Amino acid sequence: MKDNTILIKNAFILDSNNFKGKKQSLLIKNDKISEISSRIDENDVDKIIDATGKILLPGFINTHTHLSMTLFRGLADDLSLDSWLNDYIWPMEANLTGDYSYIGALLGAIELIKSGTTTFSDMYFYMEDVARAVDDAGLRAVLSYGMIDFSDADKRANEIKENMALFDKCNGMADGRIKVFFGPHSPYTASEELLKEIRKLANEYNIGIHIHVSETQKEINDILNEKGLRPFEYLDSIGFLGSDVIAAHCVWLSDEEIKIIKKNNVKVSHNPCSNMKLASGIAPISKLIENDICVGIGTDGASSNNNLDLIEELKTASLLQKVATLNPKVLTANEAIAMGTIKGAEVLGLDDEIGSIEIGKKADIILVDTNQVNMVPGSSNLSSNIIYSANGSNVDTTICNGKILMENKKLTILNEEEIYNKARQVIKELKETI
Ligand SMILES: O=c1[nH]cnc2c1ncn2[C@@H]1O[C@H](CO)[C@@H](O)[C@H]1O
Ligand SMILES: [Zn+2]
Repeated sequence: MKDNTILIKNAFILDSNNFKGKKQSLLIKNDKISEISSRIDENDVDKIIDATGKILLPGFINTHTHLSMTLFRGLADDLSLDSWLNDYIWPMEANLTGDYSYIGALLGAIELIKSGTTTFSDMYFYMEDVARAVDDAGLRAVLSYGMIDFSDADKRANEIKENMALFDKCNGMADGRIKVFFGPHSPYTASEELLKEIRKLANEYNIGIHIHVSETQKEINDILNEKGLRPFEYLDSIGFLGSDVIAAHCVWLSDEEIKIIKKNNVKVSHNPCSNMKLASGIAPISKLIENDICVGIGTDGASSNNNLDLIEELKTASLLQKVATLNPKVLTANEAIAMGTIKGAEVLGLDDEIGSIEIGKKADIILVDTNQVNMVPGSSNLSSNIIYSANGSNVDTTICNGKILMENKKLTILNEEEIYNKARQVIKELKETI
């Protein structure tokens, strides 16, 4: 079969290897980046995109979200995590169905594509339906089933069965764009037995693990009361931690726990908007980076954020570290670009495939338009333009796995109107069930 080629002409290419942003052209052959140079032969290419005046970046990587929860946007605001989950979200989720989860994931997928995210790491329910949405939308994803057993042995067996079934069915699906992880929800909802069993299976089948850890002070106190240890001390003591663990949040960490994270090479997903909105606290991200711990960015679900705009999330992350440490030099725009791209890829164990603009890597690419008012006149520092001036709506082209998902702000695959209408209908039905 003939190769499918796309030439992106005259873009300012920005990634963690090249913050200066050289003006170059890039050739995509099928699903990969095949050439980067100042002149590429235009003959015989299937499509040419003129990227003059545009910044080309790797697609952003959202390391922690619950995509189907986009349905619950604006449903329960101004609450603590505890009340938000127990009084609003869990009762609503009790009536979720696969179709609802699918529609929510499609709605979230539209928002990801429009704001320049090409890969996301998800933990939720009805994950086969989420996988279907990922396949339809053309995105890349790491999917985990959120296992909660509350120490019930029957429930535990079922939850493990569910996540393993997801692995068997969906790992490698959508032309390899889907990878399946385990998703024990947290140390306060998953029992010690479940966590130990997951560690065993993760080793046996080489499956990564995605978990919420150390999000609120309440969690720290509850685990201290129950186990006599802080969450990371406890997880370390049962042999759960490893370089294959994505720990979402990591807000409340002692110095000892930072050493534990480092020792085990645990990957951290930082979710500043959710942590601020639920008043959970400020994660010590600049300290983690100083200690050479791998930190990616995440939005958490759209119900605790309330959007999925990673550019906005990266700006928030940067500003929050500056104000928390009273040091404007921490989490610079360059570090934020890395956090949103290559570090995110490392968090997901996908850094051989994505996260930078290099020949041989997957063609997960976005273009950001600089000819919009909030980008004019713009800095010579491209990272500054992206992190401090831009937001997701400046993204005008999104490509994943060599396939154009949005061009000149127009979606090419998903039908916006239809999905918006379905989402409105679904949330109406769900509200009627409680
Ligand atoms: O910030 C959070 N902390 C803890 N749980 C959360 C958060 N956001 C969403 N969920 C919940 O995690 C489960 C996913 O499997 C869902 O119940 C979702 O509502
Ligand atoms: Zn979460």
